[in-house]
Amino acid sequence: MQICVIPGDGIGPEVMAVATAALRALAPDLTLTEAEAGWGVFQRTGVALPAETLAAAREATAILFGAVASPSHPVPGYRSPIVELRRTLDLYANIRPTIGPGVDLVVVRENTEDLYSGRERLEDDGNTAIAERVITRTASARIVRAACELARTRQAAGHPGKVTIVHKANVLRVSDGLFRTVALEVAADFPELTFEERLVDVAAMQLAAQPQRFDVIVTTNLFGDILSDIACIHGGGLGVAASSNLGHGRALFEPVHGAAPDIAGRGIANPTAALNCVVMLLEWIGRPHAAERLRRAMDAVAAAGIRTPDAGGDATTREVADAILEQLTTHA
Ligand SMILES: NC(=O)C1=CN([C@@H]2O[C@H](COP(=O)(O)OP(=O)(O)OC[C@H]3O[C@@H](n4cnc5c(N)ncnc54)[C@H](O)[C@@H]3O)[C@@H](O)[C@H]2O)C=CC1
Ligand SMILES: O=C(O)CCCC(=O)C(=O)O
Repeated sequence: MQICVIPGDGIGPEVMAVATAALRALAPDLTLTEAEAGWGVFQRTGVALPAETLAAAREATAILFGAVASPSHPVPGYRSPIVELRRTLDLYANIRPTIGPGVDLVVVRENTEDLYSGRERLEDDGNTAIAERVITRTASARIVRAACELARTRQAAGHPGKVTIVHKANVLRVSDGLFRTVALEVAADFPELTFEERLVDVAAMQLAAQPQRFDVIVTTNLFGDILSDIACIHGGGLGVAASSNLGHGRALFEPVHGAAPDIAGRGIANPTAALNCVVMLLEWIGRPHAAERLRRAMDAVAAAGIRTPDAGGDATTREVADAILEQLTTHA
């Protein structure tokens, strides 16, 4: 089985080095191939997502993605490679779980459209910027269905079976109006679940203040991007949060965090989010025992106080990685 590893920029390669070492230790039979994407390769070659990378991603059963450092200003020819990968491979369901004290929730984020469709332009001699927000019935229905199926699976494991549909249909009456209508239609197919609606602003407030109210949240792309960063506060922060991007028998696993230019190159990035991606990947390829071994190793190392600064410790990425790898070799 082939796994495509895309380290990317900034701390991406730092945390992916730890993730691949753990994956090699836990599943030595897997074939890991490495591919480039991001700002670094764009600066060298003028292409942010090279054709070879896309081909390697297509060939692989699963993809591990680090992070890329996309600029915050328009650069001709540059498009975010992660947004491109999600769309091109039709990885339509972005699953972002948070587990913390009293909190166990999942943000299910639509991953292929909304304001991430790349339809932006300048008009009026550059004085008016327009971004098109695309919401389709098909994409809305499949993401809500994915959220409901997840809520049902979680319900069987003792969770409340509650889906919160988050939108802003009171203002975005046409686009989020369609998302809401379709969501309520799909909800009717899941009588065993309970549903509630929240406008995104109040959802953000409640997610910050009362995260234990939520089980599964389903929403559009940009809202999901923002809400999942809020949610991850309750699970140890960006250094910990991992996500899966699922679609059509293929999956891409990535930390929720970005390239973290403020700490890149200092050797203090928290590899936990990347390692949680490995846990998710192992579970997804049907190796729960290996996933559990990694989870236990990470818990033991954190409990021993070997943590990076963002998690309240003073260890380096390398020290955390070495301690986890040692746990893996001593506890089969
Ligand atoms: N999926 C991706 O590839 C993503 C890429 N980005 C890109 O990353 C760049 C930086 O974006 P930011 O807004 O700064 O978000 P960021 O997630 O890279 O960093 C936000 C803050 O969290 C900290 N942080 C993040 N991950 C950490 C880790 N593993 N260990 C310790 N501290 C960590 C950073 O040091 C920073 O203070 C931008 O170019 C952005 O476009 C941002 C989010 C996702
Ligand atoms: O920086 C980039 O290229 C994309 C960052 C987008 C993002 O945060 C997400 O969609 O999860």
